[in-house]
Amino acid sequence: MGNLNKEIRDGDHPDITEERLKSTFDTHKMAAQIYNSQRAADRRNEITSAVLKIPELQDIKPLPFLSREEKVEEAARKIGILSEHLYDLVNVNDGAELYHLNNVVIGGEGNPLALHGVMFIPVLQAQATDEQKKKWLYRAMKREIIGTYAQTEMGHGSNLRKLETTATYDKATEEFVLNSPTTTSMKWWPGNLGKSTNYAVVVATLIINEKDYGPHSFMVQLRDENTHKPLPNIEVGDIGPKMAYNATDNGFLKLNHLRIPRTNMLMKHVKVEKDGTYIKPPHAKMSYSAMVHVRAHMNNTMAYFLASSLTIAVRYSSIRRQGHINPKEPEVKVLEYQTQQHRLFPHIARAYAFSFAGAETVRLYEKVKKDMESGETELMADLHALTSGLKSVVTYLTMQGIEQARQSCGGHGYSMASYISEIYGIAIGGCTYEGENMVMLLQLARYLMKAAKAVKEGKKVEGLVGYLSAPDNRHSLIDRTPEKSYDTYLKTFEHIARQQIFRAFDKLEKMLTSGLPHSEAWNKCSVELTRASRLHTRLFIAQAFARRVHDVVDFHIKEALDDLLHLHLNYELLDVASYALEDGHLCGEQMNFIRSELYRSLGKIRPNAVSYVDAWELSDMELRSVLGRRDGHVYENLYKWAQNSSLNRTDVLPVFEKYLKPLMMSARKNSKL
Ligand SMILES: CCC/C=C/C(=O)SCCNC(=O)CCNC(=O)[C@H](O)C(C)(C)COP(=O)([O-])OP(=O)([O-])OC[C@H]1O[C@@H](n2cnc3c(N)ncnc32)[C@H](O)[C@@H]1OP(=O)([O-])[O-]
Ligand SMILES: Cc1cc2nc3c(=O)[nH]c(=O)nc-3n(C[C@H](O)[C@H](O)[C@H](O)COP(=O)(O)OP(=O)(O)OC[C@H]3O[C@@H](n4cnc5c(N)ncnc54)[C@H](O)[C@@H]3O)c2cc1C
Repeated sequence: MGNLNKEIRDGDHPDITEERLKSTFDTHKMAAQIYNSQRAADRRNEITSAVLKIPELQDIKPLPFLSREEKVEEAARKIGILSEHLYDLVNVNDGAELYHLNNVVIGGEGNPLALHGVMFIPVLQAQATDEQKKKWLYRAMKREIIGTYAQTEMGHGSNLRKLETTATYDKATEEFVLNSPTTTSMKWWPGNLGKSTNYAVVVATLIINEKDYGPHSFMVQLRDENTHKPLPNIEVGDIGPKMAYNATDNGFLKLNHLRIPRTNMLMKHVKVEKDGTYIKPPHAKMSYSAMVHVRAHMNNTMAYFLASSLTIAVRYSSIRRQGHINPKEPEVKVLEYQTQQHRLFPHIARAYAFSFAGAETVRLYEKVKKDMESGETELMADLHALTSGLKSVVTYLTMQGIEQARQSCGGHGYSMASYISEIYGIAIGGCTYEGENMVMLLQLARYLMKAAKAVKEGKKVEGLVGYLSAPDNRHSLIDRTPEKSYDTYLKTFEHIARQQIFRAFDKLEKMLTSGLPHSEAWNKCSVELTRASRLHTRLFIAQAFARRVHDVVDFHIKEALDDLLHLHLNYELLDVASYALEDGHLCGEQMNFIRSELYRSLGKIRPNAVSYVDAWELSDMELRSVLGRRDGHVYENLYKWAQNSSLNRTDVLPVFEKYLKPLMMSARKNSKL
């Protein structure tokens, strides 16, 4: 039998090989759990190997040494080369393969086609009529045109009903007049809008006969297809550098009474007839489908960002030696410190949990998408609630995990050689885009409050909120959990979420009964409401993790996942335990039990730590991190990496003659006086 950890190679750093030899499970079989099938895990590795054979697809130099212009150019260069090889490298109809190819070749900092694939094509698929698809979708898929999704404005992103860009129907000419009447009405933020795209789906407030029908989607050609010059009545450009994601040209757009044909409104579900008659969609929020599409996939992207930073941190922690546990023995790997394990391992468990919750979410999304094609909208509210909660909780916890990974690498974590700060910058955009986190938690809270009301009225609720009408134990039985049975843990999470949901509900009801208008009462309860949403979502994540472990057949994989799940449940429960202590559901003794289980878990995870991150099978090319190198040879490569610094091109910089020398000379002169 070969090595269980598939990353072992001759010549690797002995400290990292020692870790890999301890693996109790086959890392490639674990990859099949993470990527949802053995075939998908195989394909990832095949794609990476194929890419490595194409010299033009390699980074010209480490990305942190490129200027913004160079980053934009480098991403575009690779997109060009990729298009020559695309059909050989991936199945272009497989989103996961395309995503992986992008991560390996280009990375997370963006590219000219980022929004084209993530939102422009999905919005056309969901909202364009067959005729419109013929006109734009097929051209977009062949990349004859490049598009984006332009919704957010300088003044409004969260509150879509107040978008200032208007699309006023002119019955006489059968056209819409698109207009940005104010500075704040300019589209501001859409990815690739600035310089790359020549088309956009623009979301604007529809006005017919002076009546406001709310946000609707319109296809707008922005630039000439040959010269790429902006068309008349259109001002468009880049919004400038950002915290990260700087290979992407997030842009602005001002439309000056631009006329487009009536048939440029996306009309699969909603219609404006020639005479201006408005025909409602089967569900008022069908036009929000592009956002739901991205939210549904964000768990997996966040899991990927988190796993990338943890791969870097855990590998590095296995070769970094500093300090002693036993003074008579050599310096230890920093991974031996309990604090280091506590800092990293719970986030490894979260990355797995997000991936499993992500798989369930994508399944529900695919079902709803199919239903919507035939006008069936029953599950849209469930999907909206689930994705709103998950996108908020998962992005926030990912942000925490990446920052812990960075700090766990000490000083070198702060260097761009770790690449963790870039991953952090890219990932935390997710706390804001596709719905600011608080705003989305409050969307889920609406759904939870409706469910709580139904339960209070004696009705039975089912599905994601079914636990609200299920029987509850006054006291947790957590310390009486048989080994590998997590029901009592999940029941405790249910109790905590249920209590908080009803606490928020009762507070809201009390304020409403006292005569406060709903919106004011809602605002005064909103911190409690967001807490309820978070707890409900964290329960779902824990349940999804437990469901996956339950379904795994392979004994060794199940055992390894079981250890992670055990850690997850104890860590997460400690994080939210104050809610259960408040009403005596948990007692001090049980808290001690949870803590001791957590520490026991850290010890159990320790021998497999490197294998858990290796199982994500992230190649050196996609990690772009000196600290996270598969072979563990960090130090000599850190030195090589620094040679890329343009400051090292000469021994003496011009600033010496210009500023430093005069400064020192004058200081010396003064001290002689
Ligand atoms: C790579 C990165 C790329 C990034 C791209 C971007 O960022 S692109 C830009 C991303 N930008 C953003 O993400 C902007 C974030 N903002 C928004 O999405 C919306 O403004 C909103 C959802 C916050 C409110 O919308 P609103 O004022 O129209 O609605 P309301 O609050 O009055 O609720 C009325 C009812 O509608 C329901 N409902 C709502 N949505 C959905 C849905 N999708 N499905 C089903 N249902 C939905 C809701 O639950 C409620 O039901 P209830 O309780 O009455 O039964
Ligand atoms: C990297 C990145 C990429 C993006 N890409 C795109 C894109 O491709 N296309 C596009 O159209 N847009 C894009 N956006 C814009 C993004 O979708 C919006 O910025 C986002 O939806 C948040 O809206 P906002 O900026 O108006 O925030 P605001 O709503 O102004 O939020 C500011 C604060 O107000 C609070 N707040 C607002 N409303 C409420 C409320 N009702 N209750 C309680 N608190 C509230 C928020 O919680 C937040 O704390 C992108 C943004 C980023 C950062």
